[in-house]
Amino acid sequence: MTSCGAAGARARAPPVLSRVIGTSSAGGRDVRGGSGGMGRCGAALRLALEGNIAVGKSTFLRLLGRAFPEWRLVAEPVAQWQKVAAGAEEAPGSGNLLQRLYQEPSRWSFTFQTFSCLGRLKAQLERPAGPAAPVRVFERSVYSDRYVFAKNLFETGHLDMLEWAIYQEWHSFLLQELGDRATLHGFLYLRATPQRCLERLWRRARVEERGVQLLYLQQLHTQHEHWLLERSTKVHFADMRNMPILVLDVDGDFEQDAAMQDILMAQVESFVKSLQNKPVPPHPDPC
Ligand SMILES: Nc1ncnc2c1ncn2[C@@H]1O[C@H](COP(=O)(O)OP(=O)(O)OP(=O)(O)O)[C@@H](O)[C@H]1O
Ligand SMILES: Nc1nc(=O)c2ncn([C@H]3C[C@H](O)[C@@H](CO)O3)c2[nH]1
Repeated sequence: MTSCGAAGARARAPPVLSRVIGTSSAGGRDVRGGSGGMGRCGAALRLALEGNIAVGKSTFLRLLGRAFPEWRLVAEPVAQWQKVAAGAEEAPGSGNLLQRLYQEPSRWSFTFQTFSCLGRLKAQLERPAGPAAPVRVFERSVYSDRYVFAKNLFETGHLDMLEWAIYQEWHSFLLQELGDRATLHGFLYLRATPQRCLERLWRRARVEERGVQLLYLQQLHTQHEHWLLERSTKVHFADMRNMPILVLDVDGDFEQDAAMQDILMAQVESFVKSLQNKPVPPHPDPC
């Protein structure tokens, strides 16, 4: 396994398909350039790691943890969804919201999106004890909750018009009220074909996902592409419109490929530096 010497990898490695969207400091350029000091007076940078089901986010998070041990990495709370406390004492398995969602999406989608979004919000707002990490990376976000999953469930008829309207109303209200506290500074978008994601999903073999079809992964892929690549999804938060996005092609198998891992980590490092050097936003975090 790699030592993830990101800086070393920059010198020798061939470029990997990646691009930065939406940042004036790095936009459209090769992101492997790197840069100097901090432009955000040390305030933590908050990033979300986005991508289709089984594209490799947890795997990527582990690589980030090895390469940047001082960062705080927040995994998606799948285990919580599999055992919701309130349902756990009834019949075995009854507290498994993920299973219910996949078995009966029209019945459970609204419940699921309410619970998942609440959890994501709590994670984004959490102020962990101890020394502040310079960078926090969340596996998915309140934004993918809405602009990928909930939107897709509405468009495929599993959330009805009323549920979708209610979800959007509290989502917009909460995020507008929370303002900077819930703001992110950039996205890392892991991108692979839906077919590749399906292969990985089968390999991982999570019981609840046994019925997941290629079509569902294609739909989610399209939602990600519209939201993060084409930016054609209508978003409701001004700071989201020009949010810097690092798009990383992870279609290739890098699990056993130390050189490829180093390149990916170097690209993330360079992206982060470009964000840290950006002028401090009008309403910065307190430092
Ligand atoms: N680049 C890769 N090449 C080959 N296999 C990979 C790669 N990345 C991840 N995998 C494998 O694919 C499976 C899914 O990966 P992982 O659990 O990291 O996906 P995920 O994006 O976190 O999934 P979810 O959307 O469900 O949270 C795992 O078995 C993992 O070992
Ligand atoms: N409907 C729905 N909304 C979400 O916000 C969401 N986030 C994750 N998931 C599903 C995908 C994986 O099976 C599993 C782990 O990522 O959970 C979601 N499903």
